[in-house]
Amino acid sequence: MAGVPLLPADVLLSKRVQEMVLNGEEPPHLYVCREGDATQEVSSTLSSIPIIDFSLLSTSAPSSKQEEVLEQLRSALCSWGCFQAIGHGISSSFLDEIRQVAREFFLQPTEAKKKYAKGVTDFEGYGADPVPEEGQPLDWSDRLFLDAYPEDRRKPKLWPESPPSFRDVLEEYTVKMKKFTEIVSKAMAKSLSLEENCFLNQFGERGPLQARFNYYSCSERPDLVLGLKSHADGSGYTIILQDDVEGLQILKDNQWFTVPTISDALLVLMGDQMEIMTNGVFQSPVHRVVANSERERISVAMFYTPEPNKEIGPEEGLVNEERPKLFNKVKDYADIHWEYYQRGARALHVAKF
Ligand SMILES: O=C(O)CCC(=O)C(=O)O
Ligand SMILES: [Fe+2]
Repeated sequence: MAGVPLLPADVLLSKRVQEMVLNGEEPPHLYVCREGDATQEVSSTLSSIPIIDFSLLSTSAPSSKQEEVLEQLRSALCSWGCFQAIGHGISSSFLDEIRQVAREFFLQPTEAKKKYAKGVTDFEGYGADPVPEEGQPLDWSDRLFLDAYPEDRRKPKLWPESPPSFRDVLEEYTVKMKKFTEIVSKAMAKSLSLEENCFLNQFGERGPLQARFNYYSCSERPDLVLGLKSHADGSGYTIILQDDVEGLQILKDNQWFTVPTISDALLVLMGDQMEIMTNGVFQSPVHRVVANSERERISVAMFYTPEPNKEIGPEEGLVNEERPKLFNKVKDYADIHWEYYQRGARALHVAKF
């Protein structure tokens, strides 16, 4: 476009996507990343992300049923690297509350949100991801990123005071997520016939939980931008709460599959570190968020990561003649992952044996 200056990424990132949309601005050049691939086929009918009912894993369920569900879990994580958890014991009214405080936070005037604003190179706070390497596209979304567990890692100044219940709701969600990670980590271990605490021991008791509230504004050009560029997570695993607007897609067998919205479900998605700990048995799937021209979308991602400075590696029980060791031990993998992510690349090869 003649006359429109091509602003550098750090200048663009100091401005919120939500504001650009409210002002009716076209996506600036660095957000444009899709010309050509927008017609890539998206499958949602042939097969779909597996749904796992955790209530059937409770000790009161018949053991044959528990075995059956563990097998479904193992199979889901081997082929998809993710599943939708239902029957997890977190009430739908509470899930609505966390969605609601997230929505209320983002719908406040810019001035109110600026109190929690991050600099363009910071991680935590309200804004966008730190400035990526030159040539990398920017995401058509805004976010609020907060350390949530352990408590002594929190930066209270960045925890919104409005809406007034935000802090209490996030605090309660964190407690529930901590319990949920214990249940999921044990179930995953059992599904692989491993000692049930093996993954929890690798994460460590102080394995961090980090909350990322994502706000995907509408875009008049969903064919040009992505809400979140395609990537695999650097976490151990990530628990995603969606609202009722679709947008998240998982890459499987070179096809994108849209994750259906199920109001009570939590999507559990393997990050690279679970792929390492399972010696490649569970997949860390590539995923992305497409933009929507009609409705904005909100999601809350909780990243669960091993303790800083703690070495993790393939479980010995998953290394044998048929499946030789694929990965070395690594520590602080999330940092290595981040460096590659900023260049638009995957980092898993760095951990290869
Ligand atoms: O918004 C979503 O549904 C996915 C978010 C995600 O993949 C991430 O934050 O890493
Ligand atoms: Fe992700």
